[in-house]
Amino acid sequence: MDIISVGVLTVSDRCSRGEAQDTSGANLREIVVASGVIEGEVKKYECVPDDLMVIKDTLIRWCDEENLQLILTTGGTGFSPRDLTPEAVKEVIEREAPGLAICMITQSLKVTPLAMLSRPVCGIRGKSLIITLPGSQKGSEECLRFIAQSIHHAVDLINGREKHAEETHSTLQAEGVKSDSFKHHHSHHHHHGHSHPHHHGHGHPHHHGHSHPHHHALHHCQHHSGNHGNHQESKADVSKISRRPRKSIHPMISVSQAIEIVLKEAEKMGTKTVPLYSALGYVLVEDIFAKDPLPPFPASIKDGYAVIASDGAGVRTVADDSTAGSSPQKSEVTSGTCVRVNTGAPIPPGADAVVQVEDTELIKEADDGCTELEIKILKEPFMGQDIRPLGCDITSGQRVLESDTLLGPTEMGLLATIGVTEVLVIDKPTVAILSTGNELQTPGEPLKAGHIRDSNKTTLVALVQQAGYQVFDVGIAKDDTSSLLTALKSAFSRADILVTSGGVSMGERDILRPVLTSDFSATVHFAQVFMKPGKPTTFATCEYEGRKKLILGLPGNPVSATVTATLYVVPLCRKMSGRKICENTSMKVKLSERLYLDPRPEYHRVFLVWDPVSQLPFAYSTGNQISSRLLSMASAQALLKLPPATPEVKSLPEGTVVDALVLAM
Ligand SMILES: Nc1nc2c(c(=O)[nH]1)N[C@H]1C(S)=C(S)[C@@H](COP(=O)(O)OP(=O)(O)OC[C@H]3O[C@@H](n4cnc5c(N)ncnc54)[C@H](O)[C@@H]3O)O[C@H]1N2
Ligand code: MOO
Ligand SMILES: [Mg+2]
Repeated sequence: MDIISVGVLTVSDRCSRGEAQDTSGANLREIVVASGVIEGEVKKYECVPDDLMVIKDTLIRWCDEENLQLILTTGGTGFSPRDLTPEAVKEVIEREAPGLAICMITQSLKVTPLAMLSRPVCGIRGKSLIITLPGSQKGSEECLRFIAQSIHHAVDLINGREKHAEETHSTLQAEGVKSDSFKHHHSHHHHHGHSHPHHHGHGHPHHHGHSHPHHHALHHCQHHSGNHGNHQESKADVSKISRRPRKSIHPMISVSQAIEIVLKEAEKMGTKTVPLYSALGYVLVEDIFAKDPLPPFPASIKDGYAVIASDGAGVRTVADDSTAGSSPQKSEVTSGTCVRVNTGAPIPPGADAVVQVEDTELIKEADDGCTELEIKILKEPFMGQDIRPLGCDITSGQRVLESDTLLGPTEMGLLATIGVTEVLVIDKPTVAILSTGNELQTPGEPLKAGHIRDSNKTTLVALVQQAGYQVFDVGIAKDDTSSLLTALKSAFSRADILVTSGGVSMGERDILRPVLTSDFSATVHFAQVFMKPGKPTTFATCEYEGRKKLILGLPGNPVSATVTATLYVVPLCRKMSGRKICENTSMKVKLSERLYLDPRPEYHRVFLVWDPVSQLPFAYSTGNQISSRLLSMASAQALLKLPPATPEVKSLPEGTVVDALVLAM
């Protein structure tokens, strides 16, 4: 049996502030190592606050960089508002393992009914198993013991070690389900009150035919895939700092050239079938035809009376009523009679016009006022008046949506109305988002000297999600080649597109390009764009495990990252998902004040005010446009496309009409 690499993560505001002792985490560490509940080595042990982002980032790091095989969290699984560990774990795992959680809950319920109020989540990310244990020392140890016996088996399966798995499987089968049995030491050193229901009963000495003959064939596949040692060596040599080029070796290209290159490299994804409810934002790859007409019966357009038009104006007997949803075959309208109808209700047989209630008068009612007996039509009706004929909106067999159509809310409604519940579409690309920089911290951690909080990941994740694409948060990589290499591999194994921020300019720590080219033989298509902000924007492609990966290395400055994500990442996603229109919409706007021009074409952030007199909206600058100042992008509705300054034109006066990219309205 291999020693499992374990991480113990205590989630507690108080412990992380040093206001309380982390007895649970310390105990888990102790029992894992000392008492061999799990044959593991605790490689990581940290205490973090109840902060979704911090928990997530730590878990991602432990899975993707440290390659821990088992991560035990303790704390934050309850019902108080700050209990967020399960939510963090859910966002990080790729596959859920509900059996482990159910086991912990069922067994804990035998100890205390309070177990009902625990919300454990277990699951797998890459080759790591994550298990959330309760916060108390007693509870966390109990729960770990409940599931301890299956952990080695689980880790073997996750790592594709079929031989081990087979052996363990047999042992487990033979032992039967013993709620708190574990390899070496039973719970002799429990200091607490409850004793566990020990039911060592149901041994299964026979295997019930659960043999796995196919496992033999997989013998040679046992690779002990470097999962304990986790340092991955990059081939990139960035040590010769003094010899690095002092000017970019990449030519400076224009924004339109850059967009063209990105879109040219973007290949349409394959097709798949999606259910109607998740079809938003996909592009159809089939024509869709209606199988029945809408309305499926002649329907009233008004609330009124169905009549025979040739009866003209005058008194009618009210024979019946027809409300929306009632049977179309109800009662026939004969000469001199009418049927009260509602909007959307079937027109009764015999009627050929509807008279709205406003054009009628009551002549006679029943004594109780509940029934109309006679009414008078004030205006002579014409044939077909206020009736939607059968198939008026959609005819039977009509092509309702064409292949290549983007499915928005209305298109989805159309599918619903014709009863189509799944459609063939072009798949959407997935996007991994990575921040880089030794200076970066997750937002919830106390700020260390020389550090800043990572804002780019939050912005970029939201931006890509808002555009309708699935994202994978792959954490923060340090500015060293090995950390970056690990993060890039993790990203490539998950997503089609990788969006990074930072590390693409001229500093000796700007190492994205060397690692991409040395370790992944990536092609760098461009690395300098004539724009402000966003000059060092880098675009590369490579092949990873037989699939093409597209990498947008965005500059680290928060505004640069946000603007370039808007300009390049979103159109790239659109192109890959088969959309015809990929680029952002432009419009003309009028400057509300004089603006000074930059030597580079500038994407000046503005908000817009509609002027009822003028034909065009007025653009108001969001203030200081330095590319670190994220506030200049906040609430911006458009990006002005200002031309570069020339010796002749250094500014544009108030009232100048300029092109702008529409951000949001
Ligand atoms: N000698 C030169 N220096 C620089 C040039 C140049 O052409 N020659 N270009 C400048 C321009 S323009 C930009 S934009 C930046 C781009 O820098 P990098 O992409 O290499 O990014 P970093 O150096 O890693 O960081 C830049 C800046 O942004 C902050 N940052 C980074 N990541 C984040 C994040 N996730 N959240 C918040 N803030 C972040 C970082 O701390 C730096 O302040 O290079 C200029 N230099
Ligand atoms: O291009 Mo950088 O993005 O100016 O700040
Ligand atoms: Mg830099």
